[in-house]
This record gives sequence, C-alpha cells and structure tokens, in this order.
Amino acid sequence: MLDYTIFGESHGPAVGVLVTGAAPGLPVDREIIARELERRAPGGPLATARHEPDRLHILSGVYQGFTTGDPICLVLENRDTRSGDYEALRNKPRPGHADYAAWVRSGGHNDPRGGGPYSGRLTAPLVAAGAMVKAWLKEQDIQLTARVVDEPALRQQAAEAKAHGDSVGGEIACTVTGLPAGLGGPGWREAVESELARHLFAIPAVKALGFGDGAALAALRGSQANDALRTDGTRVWTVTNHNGGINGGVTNGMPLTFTITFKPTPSIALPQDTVDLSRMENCTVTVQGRHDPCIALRAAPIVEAAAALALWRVLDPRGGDLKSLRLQLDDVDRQLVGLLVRRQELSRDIGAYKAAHGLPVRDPEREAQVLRSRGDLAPEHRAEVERLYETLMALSREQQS
Ligand SMILES: Cc1cc2nc3c(=O)[nH]c(=O)nc-3n(C[C@H](O)[C@H](O)[C@H](O)COP(=O)(O)O)c2cc1C
Ligand SMILES: C=C(O[C@@H]1CC(C(=O)O)=C[C@@H](OP(=O)(O)O)[C@H]1O)C(=O)O
Repeated sequence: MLDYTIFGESHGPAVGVLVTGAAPGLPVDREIIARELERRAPGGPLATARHEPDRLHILSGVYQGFTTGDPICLVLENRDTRSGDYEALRNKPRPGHADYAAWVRSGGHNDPRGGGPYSGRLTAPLVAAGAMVKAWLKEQDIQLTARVVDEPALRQQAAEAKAHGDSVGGEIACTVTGLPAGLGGPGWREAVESELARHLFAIPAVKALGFGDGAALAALRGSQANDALRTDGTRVWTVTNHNGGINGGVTNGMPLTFTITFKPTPSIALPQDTVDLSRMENCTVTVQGRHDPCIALRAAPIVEAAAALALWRVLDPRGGDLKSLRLQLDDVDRQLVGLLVRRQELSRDIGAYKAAHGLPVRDPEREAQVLRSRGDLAPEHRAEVERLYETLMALSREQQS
C-alpha cells in the first residue's frame, strides 16, 4: 500500500517526502508538481513574506518520467530562512504553536527555528507528493477540488486582523468526484472517513473536519438529513448529499464532500502570556518575523494533496486499483444488461408485428445495414462492434421465431 514520510525542518537544509509502495509505470510530470507547488507558495500581502524557490529535486524512484516501483524521494531546499527571528523566542514557547509540546516531546532537544518539523513549510513536500497522486487519480477520472469558504469575506477579515497584529482562522470545502461506489468498509482501518481524517488532521493548524453537512447535521431532523435514493432502472443515486458520499465508511457513488477548519495562525504580533522555560517563570512574548495572517487562504492545494494521498491508499494501487476498475466495470455491466433486456423487449414487439403481417423473421438487408451503421458509431472498434451485433441479432432472431 502507498505510504509516505515527510521529513526535514523549516530552517534545516531541506524538506522532503519519501513515498513508498507506488506501483511501477505511473507517470510523474514535473510540470504538474511545479504548478501545485506554485499554488501552495505564499504570495501577496495576506501571506508570509518568506519566499522559497521550491525547485523540485527527484532523488529516486522515477526514471524517464515514470515510477520504477522503488521509493520515491522528493526534496525541496530551504533557502530563505531567517533563524534570527526565533532568537527572542528561545525558551518562550509561542501560545498556539507546537513549541512547548515539541520541547516536552524531545526532552528539550527540538529544533525551535521556524517551528522545526511542525512548520507549515512541511506542507510543500506534502503538496509535491499529492500532486503526483492527484494526476494518477485523474487518469481514473477521480477529481479533487478544494476551495476557501467565502473567500472574499475571509480576505477582508484577514486584512483587518493583520492590521491589528492578529490572525484569523477559516474553512476549506473539498469535493471529490468520480469515486466508484463500494470503496472502504465499516471498520476503523478501512472506513474512508477514518483514512481521510488521519491525513487531513496531520496538516498543521487543522482543528475540525466534517463530512457532508458535518457539524450542521446536529441541528437537522432525520427527515432533513437523510439522502433519498432514486434509480432510472440501471443506476442508483441520492437526491441530496447531506452524508457527503459516504455511508458506513463506504463510498456510495455520490461526490465525496468534506469541510475542514483551520485555526487562526498562532504567531501574532500582540503580546501574549507564556512561560520562560529556562527560569520556569510566567512572562509575555511578542512574536516578530514573517507569518501568515490566515492559513486557510493558502490551504486549498494542501487539503487536495492530503486527501489524494489518503484516497490512493483506499484504492490501494497494487491490488486495489484492480478493485476500483472492477467496481467501474460492474457499473457499466449493470447498464449493459439493462439495455440488453430493453433491446430484447423491442425485438419481441418487432417479431409480433412481422408475424401479424406475414413478414419473414430474417431480413438480410436490414441486418447488413445494422452492422454497417453500428460500426460507423465507433470506426476504430468496427470489428468488435460487428461481432457483438452478430450475437445480438442472433439472440433477436431466436426471440422472434
Ligand atoms: C500553509 C501553512 C502555513 C502556516 N503558517 C504559519 C505561520 O506563518 N505562522 C505560524 O505561527 N503558524 C503557521 N502555521 C501553523 C503552524 O504550523 C501550526 O499551528 C503549528 O504547527 C501547531 O500545530 P497545530 O496548530 O496543528 O496544533 C501554518 C500552517 C500551514 C498549514
Ligand atoms: C515557510 C512557510 O511558511 C512558514 C510557516 C510557519 C509556521 O510556523 O508554520 C512560519 C513561518 O516560517 P518562517 O518564520 O521561517 O518564515 C512561515 O513563513 C511556507 O509555507 O512555505
């Protein structure tokens, strides 16, 4: 199964990701990855002023544009670090950031520069790996689209907060289309919601996640929250999608939807209470340096990347993409069988007409015309289409005689 490990620190020489378990022969397009890195990169007045070139180094696992099946190592250098900004924060953990938790976890041996491995900088390699996987999903017609919820209003709030040395949170809504129904399972290891949550909660500053109508479902009645089912005789769908395309941990064929909440950026320019860990005394801290006044405004490509990696694991490329393809084939066959039944019914009616008017069952001229015209519908598959229609017409004659 696909797995990945993100490594590096914000002010170390580089950050990167090691992706294992990808099947051989999958395309890796540098331009696609570069575009996604550019989408994630900070820019404009409402983002950190740190600018990294984010030139992708592919150290292993890719040969002549395709995966080899061996571990894929993607690396991005850190060039624009200003570690001096963090001198004043030595021993003074920033409220809301991971400084104190990291200090405890490492017994005081954490790298505090720029938040070390807890920095949003680590989302750059996440996006690089995610871009690669998104392209593989797209080949299966699975598309992920994330957007900032109410972006114009959020931009205004972020600008106002920044002017006061403060920050704001925000939400990202994500929709995934093209997932076949039937993926996942009821247990915690296989539930699609569980898998997505593990990846999405690892994005720094994510504090809430809701599928479908999410937290708003608490205020609805069953009659409002249930998604009524419908069919046209072959396909099944739901009229609404309050459940976000998942029931019982299993995809139901509707778009998978979720909303994810980012908290306000912890590093703000206002004085805040903290503790001087070297003296074990209460004190205040005012954070200087370059910070995002609103993380959510930058988060859409990050959310897409994490969700893509999670979903590729659900599809499980080595055996699992066979499962996904088979589920799609099952769907096509359901439609084919429905159409065959309909065709036989029509042919039975034609048979009744022929009998009533003394016409022969076999009409060679009509059969030749059917073969020709059906072949014309897909000239590149003419031979297959003709073979199929020989059989269909034989079945039809059997029915009429
Ligand atoms: C894209 C991105 C950019 C971020 N930028 C900043 C930042 O400029 N300043 C900051 O203090 N935190 C920033 N963060 C948030 C911290 O990395 C995060 O709050 C911290 O690691 C603590 O983790 P937690 O909030 O998940 O508990 C950013 C996060 C992301 C995803
Ligand atoms: C580097 C990025 O964002 C950084 C995320 C971040 C944090 O604490 O998460 C703090 C800031 O780091 P620094 O103080 O080194 O400038 C941001 O600039 C990035 O998104 O590429």
